[in-house]
Amino acid sequence: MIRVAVVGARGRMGSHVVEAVRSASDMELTESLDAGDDIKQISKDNTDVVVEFTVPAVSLGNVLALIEQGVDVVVGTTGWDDDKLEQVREALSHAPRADQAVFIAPNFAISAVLADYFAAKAAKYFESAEVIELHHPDKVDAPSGTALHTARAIAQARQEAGMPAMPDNTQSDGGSRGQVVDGVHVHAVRLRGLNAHEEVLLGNAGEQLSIRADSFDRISFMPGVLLAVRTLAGGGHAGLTVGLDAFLDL
Ligand SMILES: NC(=O)c1ccc[n+]([C@@H]2O[C@H](COP(=O)([O-])OP(=O)(O)OC[C@H]3O[C@@H](n4cnc5c(N)ncnc54)[C@H](O)[C@@H]3O)[C@@H](O)[C@H]2O)c1
Ligand SMILES: O=C(O)C1=N[C@H](C(=O)O)CCC1
Repeated sequence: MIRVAVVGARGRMGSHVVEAVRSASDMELTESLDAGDDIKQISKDNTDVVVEFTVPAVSLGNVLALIEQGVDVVVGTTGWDDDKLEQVREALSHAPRADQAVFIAPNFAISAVLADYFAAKAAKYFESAEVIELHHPDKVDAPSGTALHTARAIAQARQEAGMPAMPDNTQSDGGSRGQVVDGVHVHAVRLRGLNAHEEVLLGNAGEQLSIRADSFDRISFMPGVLLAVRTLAGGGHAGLTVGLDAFLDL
């Protein structure tokens, strides 16, 4: 039985994870913590894997504290940059267990993971590429972690292919061209009625490829979360792993 704790348990995602763990025949829910709770209630004596869905401002601190507690961590909270990831790697290098694992994914839905993969594969064949992410208006961060991850993957593919900068003759931009992430324009839509959606537009003269992923319900993220919990519990993934594609045979 995999002993699972949830941090951010009262949140939109955390509450779904609590239900998913309770419904999993191979898992036992140990701790359900939220803001104000002492994260050190979680330890290797009562928990094997922690699932963390909180807010970008606190996730690094939670992960570092959990590493000290000797447990593996599956992280869904977004807002990660290279410096924060390096702090996690450094903490893992002197963690209580040599086989301790942290897994971070900007998106646990298979539709989004595949859209990301397809966009990276397509990128070198198109002169232009832009990313549009569309989410519920309760989301605190923009652009989404998924869109940042997709834009970076597109940029890396273009760089590896030796491609020039994308054509753009914009002379005056009041902000409508979105955020530029490694040379890729990213646009964020917030709209009541939406959940989580992403569209990648890739263009050449006379043609366009559109790659779209839609998460209509947060249930779409749960198979990926449970896959990550089971994968870490099975061992063999010591250190930091980023992206659910690492656990899929893409
Ligand atoms: N990776 C994915 O597939 C995926 C999917 C959906 C959301 N997300 C990300 O997950 C995060 C949470 O999203 P949400 O919609 O559940 O947000 P939410 O605001 O509904 O939930 C966040 C929860 O964290 C709690 N919290 C805040 N500070 C805390 C702390 N110090 N310790 C413990 N709990 C604390 C809040 O009280 C709240 O219950 C966001 O970063 C979002 O982008 C990722
Ligand atoms: O609802 C959210 O918030 C989501 N956050 C993630 C992101 O920022 O990419 C994943 C999609 C949903």
